[in-house]
Amino acid sequence: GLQRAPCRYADLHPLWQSELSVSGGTRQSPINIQWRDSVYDPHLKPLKIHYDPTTCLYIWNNGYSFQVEFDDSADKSVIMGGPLENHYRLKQFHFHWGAINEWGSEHMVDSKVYPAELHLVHWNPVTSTSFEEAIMENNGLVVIGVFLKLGAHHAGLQKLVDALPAVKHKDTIVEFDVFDPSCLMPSCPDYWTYDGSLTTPPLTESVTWIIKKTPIEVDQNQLEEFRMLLFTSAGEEEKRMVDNFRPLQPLMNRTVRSSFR
Ligand SMILES: NS(=O)(=O)c1ccc(C(=O)N2CCCN(Cc3ccccc3)CC2)cc1
Ligand SMILES: [Zn+2]
Repeated sequence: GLQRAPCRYADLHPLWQSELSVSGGTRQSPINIQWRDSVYDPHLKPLKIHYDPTTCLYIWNNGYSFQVEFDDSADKSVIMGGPLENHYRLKQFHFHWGAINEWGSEHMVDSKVYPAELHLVHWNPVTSTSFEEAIMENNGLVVIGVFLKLGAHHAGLQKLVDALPAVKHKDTIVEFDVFDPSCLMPSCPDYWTYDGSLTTPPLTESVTWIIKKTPIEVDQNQLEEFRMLLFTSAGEEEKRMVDNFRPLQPLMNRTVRSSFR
């Protein structure tokens, strides 16, 4: 199949000049999920998701993705169940994508790459007092990964896409009042889960990953709108925001569990 895009962080984005991998990291992300090596765990519960659309605050371009931030001052938008011992609060969601449809996702399934990947980022309010603190905690974070594939127009995503021209440049922000990210979830409950890390600096090994098996479908125009964003601030030489994914990391001594046979 197609070779994966060369990792272009180094020449595209200062954040990645170092592409520092946590020295001696043993649980880095993303990984290639080999379906046959994953182990069905009958003790995994269904994931329970309760997002309150009014906790949605704003969208902004942070210079490596566009991100939708949520009010995480109370247990209003939470997930629980699945592999989790308690509830986690939604803090933000963002995407990773490629310059063309042949690559873009961070995780892979049996070496299959998707054109984009959604990350819904949650933190543990039981063991941490803030998101920033949870980033440094072992299993302080839970990130749900959802693959995007080219297909039908996604009506729920379109509300987000319509706001992107307002956050074209790095460090621009636009109010985004009511949005329910549940509309971006596939209806299929199946997922894989493994212990990993942030895929951007500080790359801390604090993430329980939950990767949904079934992708959601978005259309070509919607993907192309992602690719109109810029890594660069207004007034700088324009650099299109594309290929903002981290290269695959070694599985090392980890087992990926599946919630399905
Ligand atoms: N792709 S992901 O693994 O799902 C993911 C999840 C959460 C975050 C995230 O919100 N933060 C905290 C704040 C911002 N920092 C910026 C920064 C911090 C230190 C040195 C360089 C850059 C990034 C990490 C990033 C990526
Ligand atoms: Zn991410």
